[in-house]
Amino acid sequence: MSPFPPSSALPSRRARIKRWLGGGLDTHISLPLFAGLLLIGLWVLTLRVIDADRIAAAGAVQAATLERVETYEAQMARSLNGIDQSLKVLKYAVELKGAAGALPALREQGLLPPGLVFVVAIADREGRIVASNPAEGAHDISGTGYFLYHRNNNLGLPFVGATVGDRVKPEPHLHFTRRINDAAGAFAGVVIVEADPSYFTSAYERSRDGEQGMLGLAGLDGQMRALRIGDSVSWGQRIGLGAAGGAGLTLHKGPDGVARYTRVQRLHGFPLAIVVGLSQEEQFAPFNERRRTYLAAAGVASALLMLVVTVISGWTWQLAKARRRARRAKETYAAAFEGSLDAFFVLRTVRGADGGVLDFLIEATNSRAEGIMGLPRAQMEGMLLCDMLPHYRVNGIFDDLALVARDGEPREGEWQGSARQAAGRWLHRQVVAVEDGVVAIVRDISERKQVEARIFHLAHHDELTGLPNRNLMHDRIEQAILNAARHGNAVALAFVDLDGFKLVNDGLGHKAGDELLKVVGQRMGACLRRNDTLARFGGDEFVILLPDQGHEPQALAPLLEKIRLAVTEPVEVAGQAVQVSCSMGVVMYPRDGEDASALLMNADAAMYRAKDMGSNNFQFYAREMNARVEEKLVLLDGLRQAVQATLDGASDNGFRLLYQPKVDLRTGRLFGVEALIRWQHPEHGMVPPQRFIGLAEESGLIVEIGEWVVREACRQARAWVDAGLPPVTMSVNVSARQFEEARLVERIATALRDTRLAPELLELEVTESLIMRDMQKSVARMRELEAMGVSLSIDDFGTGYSSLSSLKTFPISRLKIDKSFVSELADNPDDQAIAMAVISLGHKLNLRVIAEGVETEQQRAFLRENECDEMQGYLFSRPVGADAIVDMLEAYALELELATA
Ligand SMILES: Nc1nc2c(ncn2[C@@H]2O[C@@H]3COP(=O)(O)O[C@H]4[C@@H](O)[C@H](n5cnc6c(=O)[nH]c(N)nc65)O[C@@H]4COP(=O)(O)O[C@H]3[C@H]2O)c(=O)[nH]1
Repeated sequence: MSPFPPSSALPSRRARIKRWLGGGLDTHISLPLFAGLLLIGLWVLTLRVIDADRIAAAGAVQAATLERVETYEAQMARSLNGIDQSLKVLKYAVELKGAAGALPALREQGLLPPGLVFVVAIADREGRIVASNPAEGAHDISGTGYFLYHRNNNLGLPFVGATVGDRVKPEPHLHFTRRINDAAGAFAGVVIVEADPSYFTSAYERSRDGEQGMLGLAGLDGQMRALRIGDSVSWGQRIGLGAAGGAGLTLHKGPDGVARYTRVQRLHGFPLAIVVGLSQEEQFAPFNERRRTYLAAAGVASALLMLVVTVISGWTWQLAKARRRARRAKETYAAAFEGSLDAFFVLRTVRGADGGVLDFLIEATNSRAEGIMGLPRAQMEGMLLCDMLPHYRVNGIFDDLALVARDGEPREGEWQGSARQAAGRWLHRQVVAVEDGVVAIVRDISERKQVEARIFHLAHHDELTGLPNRNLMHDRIEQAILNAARHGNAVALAFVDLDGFKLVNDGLGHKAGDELLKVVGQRMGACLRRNDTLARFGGDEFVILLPDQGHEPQALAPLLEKIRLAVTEPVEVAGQAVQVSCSMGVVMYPRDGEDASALLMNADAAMYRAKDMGSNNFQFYAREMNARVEEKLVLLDGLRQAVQATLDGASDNGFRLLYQPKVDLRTGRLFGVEALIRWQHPEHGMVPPQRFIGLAEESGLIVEIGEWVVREACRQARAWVDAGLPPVTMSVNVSARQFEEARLVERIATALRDTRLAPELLELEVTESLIMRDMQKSVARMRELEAMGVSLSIDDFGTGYSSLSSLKTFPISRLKIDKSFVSELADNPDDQAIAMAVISLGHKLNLRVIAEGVETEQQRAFLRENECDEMQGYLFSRPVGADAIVDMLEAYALELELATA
């Protein structure tokens, strides 16, 4: 069976409510409910049975009491009638024979009651006992209640006295008496039958009255004559005959505190009543016993029922829980199945007679599968896979599925779809085995593939030009080396660096620089074959890989020349035609290196050689070229030492300043000098700045060197002022790194303050390209310097790309025509045009214009004719030491004096 439910298995709201209601019918809920009802029924029944039993028990008590009363009454009636009979017989005998003869006569006739039980006595009218049986001593009873009663009443009724114990007879006894009348009917005495009270309670039967039963004889005066409770007999208690009277059965607490069902019955013919009481506890004992049994039975039944129900409910609850978990899991799977971004195909294996997999039946799919396949789900479900996608039999996917169905091991793979919607898209499949089939989870990974391809491209290509980058080039070189080694060929590698790129980049901005790089890249690429590689290594560095070459380097010359010329073609960027060239260093494998790193390093060295040779050419690598790198390191080390030595004031090593005069072209007046640095090297003598300024700039040492130059120049200018010489402007060159250094303004202010030089006598020379690197920042800095009173001039004007509009915003006072335009001024009309344009431009902007590198009279004449303001050059003076300037200024001062004299 499919582990995934069809989409219809997703629960709707109604279904959920129905399920919730249906949950009430679950055994673990309904069974306890039913059991609860059963328990209620059981207990109602039990209580009803108990109640009925209790009523029956009460009835039985009533019947038992009645029966006891009747029995007792009959017994008492018999006993009392017997006593009364004896009284009557005695009375007649006394009345016939007199008190003395009565007893003997009766004894004779056997009419005397037994002496053991009764005492029979006769009292005369004075209350003296005159005869008795058994014989008792004569004693007076005239004060007794019964004697007084009979003396005063002649009703013909017997009298029953209270039970007493007296002086004559301390044992309890009671008297039954009758009046004796004489012949005239007057009172003549009393006949007495005296009885033991226990005689009247001897009817007590333990088997019927119980241990706590009560049997008693009470006078109508409410006083007990005899009362037996259990084994004890007592008398004298008072009993409310009114309350207990009548024939009704009442529940009373006896004198011993025991509750009894009590019945009182008056005796006919005697002023007596009998009292019968049966203990409630004893009478209800059997009922209570049965009730306990009922309750115990119901309790046990309830407990058993609850136990059974608990066990069954617990068990069914566990089952329901498991079912619920399974259902939730199924719903979760269904939701995941349907909502998944992956396409699911639940496939049932279709097997042949031999058990081999013939095909797969599509059992279930989800909406994503519809999207990928471009078929409605209803159509797909029930189809055979290979009917739907016959090419799966040949592209290996069917085999893959069959393997999973056979081995049960999951498999995954990627492939490019070729059918329907999926055509051309990259898909990933994960196939897992399920009972009787497999599930294929298919994901569209086209976007991931694109991203991967993009990342791969980015990782291996230069973003700007789209050319391979250093990484890819490295691989290609290694590949080319392997091929060449196998086939005995050579590989050529050219390191290309653009000449003048920096000028364009700094002067026209990075965008222009980027544009230039792209165009140059395309041009170089156009010169190459398909299997050659052109890569950009960053900045203006390119590398060309030429595999499958012969071993003769010179054979490459035509191609290299072609590349060189292609690069030199002018390029239109930022609305301006610019021209760059390139310097190339070329190496050959295996001649110049064994691996990519060695080849690249040597090609770099050869490229530097080409630069040294004046740029715009190519050089084949020669072993000596590496010496240049070492030379550079040595130079850098020496430069560091020179900086230290200069600051320490050492005389054999360090920097010196020479000063080249600047003169007014019209008057010939020496108005300023330019400070030019020299390195007094302990071994190489005087080293010109061209040799070390670049390296100082590269290494950052220029900041310290520049600071020293400014301080030294200011110090010198102030010394001349202090010497009383005519004031001259001191010009100092400021390089790019120095200009951009955050503390430049502060350093210059400190130098001026420390040397006490007037700021107006200091001029800083900056190049056009330096300003253009970050024009806004440069202008802001120039304004700070201007605010301090320091003036600024633009050096090498004409070699950069500053526009007229930007030039207007620079706070400068002077333009310097570069000496490259001056050198051929006499013969080159282009240079003449440039010089004239610069002069006119400068004047339009109210700037002074100075020409540098003036060596000949013709140049001076041309400049003067074209109204150039100032000049500097060997024609007037080479850069010289401070003393020579002093001489010049003194001579000039003398000349001036003579002229004015
Ligand atoms: N052929 C010829 N050359 C002439 C003539 N008149 C002057 N020169 C040379 O032209 C260069 C003028 O200086 P620059 O253009 O600022 O070019 C300077 C300047 O860019 C740089 N430099 C010199 N001193 C310093 C310095 O203190 N700091 C910085 N940052 N750069 C400096 O080094 C460059 C070269 O300086 P130097 O070798 O002293 O070369 C100096 C000077 O000796 C002439 O009539 N004919």
